[in-house]
Amino acid sequence: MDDPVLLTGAGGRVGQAILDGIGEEYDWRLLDREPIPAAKVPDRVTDADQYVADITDERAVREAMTGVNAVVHLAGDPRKTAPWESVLRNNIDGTQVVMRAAARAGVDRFAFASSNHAVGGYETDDRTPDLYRPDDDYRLDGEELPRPGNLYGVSKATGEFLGRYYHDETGMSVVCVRIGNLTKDHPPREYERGQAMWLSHGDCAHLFDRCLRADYGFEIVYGISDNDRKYYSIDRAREVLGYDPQDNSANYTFEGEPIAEDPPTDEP
Ligand SMILES: NC(=O)C1=CN([C@@H]2O[C@H](COP(=O)(O)OP(=O)(O)OC[C@H]3O[C@@H](n4cnc5c(N)ncnc54)[C@H](O)[C@@H]3O)[C@@H](O)[C@H]2O)C=CC1
Ligand SMILES: O=C1O[C@H](COP(=O)(O)O)[C@@H](O)[C@H](O)[C@H]1O
Repeated sequence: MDDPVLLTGAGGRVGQAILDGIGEEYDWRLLDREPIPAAKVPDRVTDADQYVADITDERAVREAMTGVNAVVHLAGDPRKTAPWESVLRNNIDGTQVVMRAAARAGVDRFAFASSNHAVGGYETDDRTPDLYRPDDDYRLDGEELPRPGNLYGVSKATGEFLGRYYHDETGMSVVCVRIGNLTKDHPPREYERGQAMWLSHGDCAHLFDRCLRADYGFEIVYGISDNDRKYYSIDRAREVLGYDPQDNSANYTFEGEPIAEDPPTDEP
């Protein structure tokens, strides 16, 4: 892809997982309100392609958006305990600024980092903890209404509605990825819920790569690895985006250690 891809929140955990995996495959334009240390910036990204700006700064976002063909929008407050003032500013207002600028600039594809917390309210007392276990067949598939479990989740559901609106108004392709629990090198340790929604770094980079290449209109998909434990379906991500995850929390112990594969044997 030749046209630049704007990555907001590039210095954070998800941004770094994406750049570690596909940092050499796109002409990135990186935006974060904090300067990104040089070691975290792909070699081919020049200083001119790095923007230190707040996403609520309309002028700065418009400037960063010039000539951009696709956006991966991650910047925001990721805390599930974040107060309303913060999610209102960083997650709702900021997302509206970025989406509007993208729509006005004629961006083709827009991937929005939504969250499992947009649907946390489905984890009711009568469903949990069975929901987190491999033999439970309850699935959310992205067709259900949002049911946030906290104000952070409300802000992510609102970002999805903004995506729906800008898609309908302008035709910009928008995919909202309800990211599970991104953890590097191993699933979250001793945490059933986290292991059911683990997203490995490799699968994260691959998923956003597919968001930048696939053809879609408006989509809500779940961003988790191919875990045996799961209550989010990844069928839609597979069908529409061509997502083909390689990791599974079942390949690790509950404590997060890799389970050794049986060595090959000549015995019949
Ligand atoms: N890490 C995870 O497992 C999950 C993350 N997400 C979402 O993915 C996105 C990225 O999350 P993480 O990388 O984990 O968070 P992070 O806190 O590591 O990274 C967020 C980045 O955005 C920047 N940022 C925050 N507010 C900004 C603003 N107003 N203007 C410009 N830059 C701003 C921060 O400086 C930071 O570098 C967030 O929107 C979060 O809600 C969703 C579900 C799970
Ligand atoms: O949206 C997010 O979700 C993940 C997983 O949630 P948790 O309740 O299992 O911790 C969280 O780690 C991340 O910080 C947040 O942005």
